[in-house]
Amino acid sequence: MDERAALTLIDSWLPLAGDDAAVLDDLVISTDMLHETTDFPEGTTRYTAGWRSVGASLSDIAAMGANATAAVAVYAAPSFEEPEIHDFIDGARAVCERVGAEYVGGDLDGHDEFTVATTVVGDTHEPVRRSGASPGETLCVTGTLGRSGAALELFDHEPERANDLFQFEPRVAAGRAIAAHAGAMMDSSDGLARSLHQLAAASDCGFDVAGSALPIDECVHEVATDELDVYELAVHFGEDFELVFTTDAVETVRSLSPTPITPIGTVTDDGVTLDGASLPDRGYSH
Ligand SMILES: Nc1ncnc2c1ncn2[C@@H]1O[C@H](COP(=O)(O)OP(=O)(O)OP(=O)(O)O)[C@@H](O)[C@H]1O
Ligand SMILES: Cc1ncc(C[n+]2csc(CCOP(=O)(O)O)c2C)c(N)n1
Ligand SMILES: [Mg+2]
Ligand SMILES: [Mg+2]
Ligand SMILES: [Mg+2]
Repeated sequence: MDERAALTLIDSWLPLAGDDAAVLDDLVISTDMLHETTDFPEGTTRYTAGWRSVGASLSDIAAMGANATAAVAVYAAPSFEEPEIHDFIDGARAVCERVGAEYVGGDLDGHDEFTVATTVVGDTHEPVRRSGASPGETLCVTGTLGRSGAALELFDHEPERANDLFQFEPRVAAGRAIAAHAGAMMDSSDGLARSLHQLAAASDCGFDVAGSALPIDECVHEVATDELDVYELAVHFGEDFELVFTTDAVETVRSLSPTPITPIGTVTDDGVTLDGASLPDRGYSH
């Protein structure tokens, strides 16, 4: 069974699962695990690893339109070296600070492969779920697409720049601004294409995306090749950690959000298309 099939099963077993984070009354909670071989390319600093792993969970809190309150992380490695743990905690604290949350603790574990598990809690009175999109709404995305895909290509030759690109900003403030005006929302951790298929399934709708409207990051054009084209990096690769949402108040959310918001298409009755042609459900899968 692949990851998606397993998630579909879990979704049918657990009434509170199935969204970016679970919501209980006003409490919002999410957890994630990242591994050296699948998540941290060679050259990723411990600072970036701390930032990115805690950031991934903060992004799931943002995707509910919630405030992020606190984060904890498990740091598992073959050995505990002072500079490495220090850098990791600095990165974890920095990403929390960026979104007004606090890094409050965690756990250490001995493990052959460097592995990080994170948990973040937040709060909201008005969670935005994946299931609330309606045909006719505008489809929007925060920030730019493709930074992580481009970064992965840069680790060999420009590791410092790749680390910078890998330190994304979780869109908590934008999510708060969007919350009151969104139909549905999620983060694009598995890429825009797969996110749209997930939103479409949860909301029983479709999407038509305008390719020319996509806010593709400048660095994507720099690293794209014939084999690894711009759409592959910006639409399918994943780990953008941008918010993908639907709204009928584009100008309002644009005026409220500290992060740029780009309308990229419309909510339709069914099917996910890019410039009218079917957009395959291809993205990252564990
Ligand atoms: N082992 C598990 N036990 C219970 N629920 C799970 C488990 N794994 C995943 N889920 C639930 O399935 C849903 C989808 O999980 P997934 O991690 O793919 O979402 P996500 O956090 O948006 O993705 P990403 O990890 O790429 O950010 C979530 O609601 C999650 O709580
Ligand atoms: C070494 C290395 N290889 C590949 C990738 C790309 N990658 C890893 S996980 C993921 C999607 C979201 O994962 P999750 O569902 O766990 O949040 C993507 C696009 C990487 N970062 N490092
Ligand atoms: Mg998510
Ligand atoms: Mg997650
Ligand atoms: Mg995922």
